[in-house]
Amino acid sequence: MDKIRIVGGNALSGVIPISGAKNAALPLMIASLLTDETLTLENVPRLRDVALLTRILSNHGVDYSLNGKRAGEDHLTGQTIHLRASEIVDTRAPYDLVSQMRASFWVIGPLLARAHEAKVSLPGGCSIGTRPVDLFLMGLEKLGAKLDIDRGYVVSSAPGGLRGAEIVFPKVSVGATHTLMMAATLARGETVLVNAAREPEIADLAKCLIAMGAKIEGAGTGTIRIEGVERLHGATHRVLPDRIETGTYAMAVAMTGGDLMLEGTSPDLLDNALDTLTAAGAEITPTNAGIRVKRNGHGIHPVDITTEPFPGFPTDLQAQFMALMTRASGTSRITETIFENRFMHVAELARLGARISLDGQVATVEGVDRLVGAPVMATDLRASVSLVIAGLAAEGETTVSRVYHLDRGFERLEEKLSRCGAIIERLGGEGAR
Ligand SMILES: CC(=O)N[C@H]1[C@@H](OP(=O)(O)OP(=O)(O)OC[C@H]2O[C@@H](n3ccc(=O)[nH]c3=O)[C@H](O)[C@@H]2O)O[C@H](CO)[C@@H](O)[C@@H]1O
Ligand SMILES: C=C(OP(=O)(O)O)C(=O)O
Repeated sequence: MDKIRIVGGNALSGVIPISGAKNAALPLMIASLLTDETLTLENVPRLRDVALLTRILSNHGVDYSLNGKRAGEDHLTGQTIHLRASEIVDTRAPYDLVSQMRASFWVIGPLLARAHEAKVSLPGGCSIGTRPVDLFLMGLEKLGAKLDIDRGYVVSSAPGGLRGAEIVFPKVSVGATHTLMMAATLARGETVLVNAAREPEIADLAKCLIAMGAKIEGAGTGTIRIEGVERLHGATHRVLPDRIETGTYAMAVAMTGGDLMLEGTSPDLLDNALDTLTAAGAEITPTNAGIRVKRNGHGIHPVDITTEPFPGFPTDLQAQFMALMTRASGTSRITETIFENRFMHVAELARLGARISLDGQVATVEGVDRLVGAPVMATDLRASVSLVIAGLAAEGETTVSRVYHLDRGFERLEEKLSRCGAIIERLGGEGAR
C-alpha cells in the first residue's frame, strides 16, 4: 500500500493550479443519466472517486470516453469526459460499488426521474459520521415515488413518473439538494426546495442542468424552484474550481510560510475561510489569475471556528485548519457541527506533538512551538491532508500511510507541492511497507 513521505521545514513558494471540484464533478457526472444525449464535462479532476463513478455509471448504461488535455493546458489538472446514457440498461446500484463512495447513492434521483425505478444500496455509515439518507427518502416520496427498504437496498418506483411538490428540508443537505434538484428536472409540474443547500457546487450543477434544457431558478440560495420538462438534451459544461483544494493549499502556506499563487480559483468560493485565514495571519490577495496567499515574518494567530453549511466555514476544511492551529501562538477552539465523528485526525496530529483536547463536538487546540515528524495514518480524505500539512511544517520526516484516502480528492498532490519547494514523495511497494 502506498505511503507519502515528507521532510518538513521548507516554505512553500510558487504556483499551484487548482483542479476542478470533486464535489461538483460527481453530481455533474450523475446528471448524464438524465438524457440520452452526450454530456461533455471539462476540467474533471483525475481522482479515485471520479474513476469509481465512471464504473458505477457504466453499470447503468453510460458510455464514457476521456480526452487528454488541450495543448497548452497544465498537465497537473483536469480532463474532459464525454458521457452518454443512450439507454438506462440497469437501474440497480449494487452494494459493493455504492459502499465505496457515498455520492453514488445520488443516482437514485436521475434513475427514478428517467427510468421511473431504481434499486440503490444504502450507502451506510462511514468514518466521519452516521450519514443517514432520510432527507432523500422524504423528498423522493414527496415527488410521488414509492419506496421500500429491502435487505439494505432502497427499492423505489414511480410508474407514472415523478410529479412536482414542495419539499421543506428540516436540515440542510448537499446530497439531498443535488439529488432532488436532478429528480425534479423531469417531474411533472413545479418543485420547490426549501432550506436547500447553498454550496457553490449546487449552483454549478444547476448551471449545467439549465444548459441541458432544465428550468431552474434560485440555485445557490435557500429556495430553488424547478419547473419539470419532458426531456433534457446534451450540453458541455466546465467544472468549477475546487474550493476545498484551494483552502487546503492556502492553509498549507499559512502553516509553512512562503508565497503561493493558487491559480484558476476564485475568492467568492471561500470567503468565510479566507477571512479566517487572514485573521490567522495570512495575507490574501485576489488577482486575475487566482488567489495569492502569503505568510512571511509574523506568526500564526489563534482563531476560533465553527463549521457550518455554506457560506459558513466548511467542515471539509476543519481538519486542515486544525493542523494550522497546532502552531498558533495561543489556544483556539474548533467546533464541528456537521459530522459527529470528524475528529479522527486529532490522535494523529498528537503523534507530531500537537496538543489538542476533545470535548464532544469541540476541540481545544493549544499551539506549540514545534511539531516533530512521525509515522501517522490517514483516516479519511480531509484528515489525511491535514497530516500532510502538519508534516510540511514538522521537523524531520513524517510518513502518512493509507494514502488511498487522499487519492479520492486531491489531484497530484505530491507533484503540486514538490513544484513549490516541499520535500514530498510517494513510496509504493517495498518502500511503503
Ligand atoms: C460529495 C460531496 O459533495 N460531499 C460533501 C457533501 O456530503 P453530503 O452531501 O453527504 O453531506 P450532507 O450535506 O448531506 O450532510 C450534512 C448533514 O446532514 C445529515 N443528513 C444528510 C442527509 C440525510 O438524509 N439526513 C441527514 O441527517 C448528515 O449526516 C450530516 O450531518 O456535503 C458535506 C457537507 O458540506 C461535505 O462534507 C462533503 O464533502
Ligand atoms: C466527506 C467528503 O466526501 P464524501 O461526501 O464523498 O464522503 C469530502 O469530500 O470531504
